This record gives sequence, C-alpha cells and structure tokens, in this order.
Amino acid sequence: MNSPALELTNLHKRYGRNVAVDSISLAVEPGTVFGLIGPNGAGKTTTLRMLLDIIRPSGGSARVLGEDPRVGGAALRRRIGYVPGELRMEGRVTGARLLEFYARVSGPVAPGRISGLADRLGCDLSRPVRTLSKGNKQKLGLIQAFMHDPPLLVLDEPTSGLDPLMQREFLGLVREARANGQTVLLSSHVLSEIQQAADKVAVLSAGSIVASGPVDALRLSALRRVRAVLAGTNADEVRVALAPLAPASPPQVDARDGRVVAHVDIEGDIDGLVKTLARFHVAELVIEEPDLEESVLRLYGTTAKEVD
Ligand SMILES: Nc1ncnc2c1ncn2[C@@H]1O[C@H](COP(=O)(O)OP(=O)(O)OP(=O)(O)O)[C@@H](O)[C@H]1O
Repeated sequence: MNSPALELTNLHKRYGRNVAVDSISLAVEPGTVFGLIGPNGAGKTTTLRMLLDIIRPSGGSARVLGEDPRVGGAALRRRIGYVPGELRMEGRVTGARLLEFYARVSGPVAPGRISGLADRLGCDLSRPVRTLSKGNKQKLGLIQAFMHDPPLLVLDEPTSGLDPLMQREFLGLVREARANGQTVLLSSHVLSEIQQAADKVAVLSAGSIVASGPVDALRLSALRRVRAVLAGTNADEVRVALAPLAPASPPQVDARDGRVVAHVDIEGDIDGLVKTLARFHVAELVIEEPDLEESVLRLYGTTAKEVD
C-alpha cells in the first residue's frame, strides 16, 4: 500500500477540561474519499483544523501528505484545498478578484478552470462577495478549494447552504477529484452525502471514533423513518397490521381528520412495511433518514467498532 495521504495517531485536543477530540487514530489512502460524520459538537471541525495547523493538538500526531502540519507551513497548505466549516467573506472585492488573489497564493490554476467551476456551480463572480448569499459564498469557497487541483482536499461541511442541484454538482466534483488521484477528506452530518461520496468513513461522537470502515459495511442507511397517511381504515386496524413487522421502536398510530397517521421507524429492508401499507388506501407516504445522531448512534452505540 502507498503511504497514507493522511495519518492521525492518537490525535487529541482539549479545551480546558473539555475534550473536543479524544485520541483518534485513522489513515486515509491516497486517491480515496474519506468521510468523517458525526452530530454537532462531535469534533469534526476541530480534527480538520488540526490537520491544517489552524489549531494545535494537545497530544498525538498527524501526518498530512507525509508531513507534520506543524512544520509544513505555507508550502504544505498550498497542496491542500480547504473549505472551512464557517466561511466568512465580507469584502467589497468581487468573487473574481478574490479567486485571482487565492490563485496567486496557491496556484497555478489551469486556464479556464475558475470560470468552468463557476459555470458548473452557477456562481456569479462579478458581484462583491459581501453581497452574496450564504450558498453563493459557499460556492466561492468550493471553487477556491478545487481550482488548483491540490493533491488533498479537506472539506468541512462543504454543501452547507447549497441547494440539492448544487449538492449533486459538488458530488460530481468529488468523484472527478478521486478519478484524478486526489485524496478527499469530507466532513458532514448528512448521511446521504457521505454515502454517495465516500469510500471509507469514520463516525465521530463526543470526540471519539465509534465506528469506522468501508461505507457499504457501515449500514448507515439501515434506519428509516416512515410516515404514512392512510384513508378508509381506523387506527386499531393499522396497529394490528404493523405489529408483525418488528419495527425499531413501537409505531405511533393516530386517527386524525378521518384518516390514520402512522409513524414507523424501520431498520433494514422496508419491503414488508410497504406491502403492509399497500393493503390500505395510502394518501401520503414519506420515507426519510432520521437525523444522524439517532441513526448512527443507535446502530453503533458508543463502543468503537471496526467494520471490514
Ligand atoms: N475554541 C474552543 N473553545 C472551547 N471549546 C471548543 C472550541 N472549539 C470547539 N470546542 C468544543 O469542542 C467540541 C467539538 O467541536 P467541533 O466544532 O469540532 O465539533 P463538530 O463535530 O465540528 O460540530 P459541528 O457539526 O457543530 O460543527 C464541542 O464540544 C465544542 O464546544
């Protein structure tokens, strides 16, 4: 195996008595996409900032593209495309001028690359950055990270503020980067994004890795929340029909305005549930991922697990 693009060994960060990152270890192979997922406050941003030497660890070590980020300095940072979690852009300068400046700092940037990315993301570079919406600032942040095709991309919640179409475009950029041999570290609290983009994933909770491994092995989408509105029946009939399905928690079934509203959390295959619901007149059906905290922590608890 090639030496890892990223290697974290017992990396630790404490703020006073509060442990933000609790001795985490992981390795990211070059040319792969690694997803770091976890609920708010899990320690994702703190971890990524240590890799960029924005903050320094309280213990442990990190190797980024083979170097210690504390000594790699500007030369190492030029080889990293970084989208920070909280992007601040307030100046009167236009997006185009800002990107020209970044290109001088971290370039070279291939001719036409900036306008190509701006077109794909639908980003108007002629406007002063302070007048841009959150989503458009985020697009500028993505362009500056991708434009010089760095060997490593470190992306902290990169799709925050982007609409679904742009999220899809972003996933395309990540796939192209991987095909190009670049390594991507992607933090998110959105399961579907990690599932579509990442090869491997680590689940972070309260500063610790509670599960890690290939994305397919992690059963991340196993838990789903189904909401169905059924007509021409009553709550008891629906409860009886749902009982044999062994949902993850007791279904909530209520009669409302002459209809029955059922909420069911189901783990794994949903075929049985869909067929059960189909016995009734289904007026509405919504299947959604519960939030990350619920689904991941419920599946993996708080014990570290390695899944192969
Ligand atoms: N500068 C700081 N001083 C004190 N505590 C901090 C500081 N930065 C982060 N923390 C704490 O460290 C923990 C991890 O925070 P971090 O921002 O890394 O989480 P996160 O997983 O990125 O969450 P989010 O998705 O909300 O951004 C939290 O408990 C947070 O309150």
